[in-house]
Amino acid sequence: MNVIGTVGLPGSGKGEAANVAEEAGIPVVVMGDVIRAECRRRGLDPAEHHGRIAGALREEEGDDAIAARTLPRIREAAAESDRDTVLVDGLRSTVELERFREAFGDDFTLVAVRAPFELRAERLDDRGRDDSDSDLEALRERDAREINLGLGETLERADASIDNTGTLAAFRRRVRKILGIEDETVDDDESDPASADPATTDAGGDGA
Ligand SMILES: Nc1ncnc2c1ncn2[C@@H]1O[C@H](COP(=O)(O)OP(=O)(O)OP(=O)(O)O)[C@@H](O)[C@H]1O
Repeated sequence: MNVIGTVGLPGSGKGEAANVAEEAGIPVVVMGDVIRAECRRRGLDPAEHHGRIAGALREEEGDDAIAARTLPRIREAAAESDRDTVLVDGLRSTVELERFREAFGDDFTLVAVRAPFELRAERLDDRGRDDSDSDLEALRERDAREINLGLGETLERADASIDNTGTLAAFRRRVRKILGIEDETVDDDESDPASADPATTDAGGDGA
């Protein structure tokens, strides 16, 4: 089994990477679902209490609590699927990275998704999933909180990196390459120079 984890700041494109996997029939395990499930178990609204419960879980069960609770979900998803790959959306710290490395060894690959602040702000504004998506100050705070948790260091330790600074089609192509999905379709932006780069060789961008 190949387990591919993604790490990236808010709005970098992790959700889009997960969409690409899902469309190709690759199971996706979202780490945040563990927290949402725990909120519901405690009778709390995940939309309001997500951050607090994530913190509580780490305090009560250790810094690797969310990764530990994600492990059985990954194994279940793999068992139910006829695919050899599972995508795990949303690592946040090196402790989580180490937990996955310990569990899956060389079968675990961490992929960093990077885009600069302004581009993420613009895309989140367009996404407009909630009010904070359009709030620059809120994004700055979210970035700082994530980096504080260890996201910056986790990004640096990724095995591969995708700079999501081009078109969505180019990004999706890079994701497909990393996931080992055969590309039968020809996207409509062949002129995008970013699409010519091999997906795994563009590490080191300053998008974080
Ligand atoms: N290359 C791109 N071109 C245009 N839009 C993009 C591109 N990549 C992502 N987007 C859009 O930007 C928005 C943010 O991307 P996405 O939801 O995948 O980010 P995320 O990393 O999952 O963010 P969060 O952690 O906040 O959920 C989405 O609306 C997505 O469709």
